[in-house]
Amino acid sequence: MVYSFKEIFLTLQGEGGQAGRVAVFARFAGCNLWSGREQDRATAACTFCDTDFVGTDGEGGGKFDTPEAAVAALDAHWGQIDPAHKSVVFTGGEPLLQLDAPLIAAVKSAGYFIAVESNGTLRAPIGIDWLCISPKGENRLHQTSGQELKLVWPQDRVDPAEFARMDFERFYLQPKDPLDQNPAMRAAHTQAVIDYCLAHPQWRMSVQTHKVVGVR
Ligand SMILES: C[S@@+](CC[C@H](N)C(=O)[O-])C[C@H]1O[C@@H](n2cnc3c(N)ncnc32)[C@H](O)[C@@H]1O
Ligand SMILES: Nc1nc2[nH]cc(C(=O)O)c2c(=O)[nH]1
Ligand code: SF4
Ligand SMILES: [Mg+2]
Repeated sequence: MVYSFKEIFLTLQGEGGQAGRVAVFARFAGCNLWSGREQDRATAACTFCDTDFVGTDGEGGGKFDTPEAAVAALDAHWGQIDPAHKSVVFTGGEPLLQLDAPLIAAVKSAGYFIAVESNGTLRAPIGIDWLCISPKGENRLHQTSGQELKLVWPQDRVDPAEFARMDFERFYLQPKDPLDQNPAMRAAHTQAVIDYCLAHPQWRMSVQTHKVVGVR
């Protein structure tokens, strides 16, 4: 397997139950719900993506022929910080198109806590320490267990109650960041999440804190 990464960078996890934690972010290229081209967005299976995951030309991106080569790239970004806290977030694009058992084994033996951000349409391999599933519209979930379910909200034709009995430790609603950055729309989405969480205490609010404070 050749692993294709759009970008690799060190930052603080901005979202969900691990927010605030330092991690190497490894963003795989490609997704099964959108080509990543703006001209395809309106007809895609996922229409509100805030991320460029096309190609391998981002900072730290590239193609890695072996799990060991990919781990070396992660280690280069972790650098000299305390190896006892090594942590990686595999995201994308859709990481479960490429994240396989050999890569998980190599990353684990290098000492990493492994987190994954996935749309849930593909089954996850075993060995992930923190699996975040973020359902997209009416696309059927094939992965219905993990550490957190993080639903971007509001979404057309999606009711959080559909997910509330699945096998996750935490349930989050995250305000949908409007693509046009419209402040009134952003405020409305944020208020919708607040209102839902106030009335449904199983659900917690996830704010994209990296966007608030201006880190990647
Ligand atoms: C870019 S996705 C990549 C991982 C995977 N494909 C997925 O969708 O979960 C990373 C996270 O950003 C969230 N996200 C994407 N676009 C967003 C937006 N406009 N507002 C808020 N969250 C968004 C996704 O739901 C997911 O939790
Ligand atoms: N800081 C930071 N936290 C994140 N959590 C999930 C992200 C993603 O794009 O998957 C993300 C991201 O892009 N940056
Ligand atoms: S599934 Fe994830 S990466 Fe793919 S288009 Fe949607 S938000 Fe973006
Ligand atoms: Mg992001």
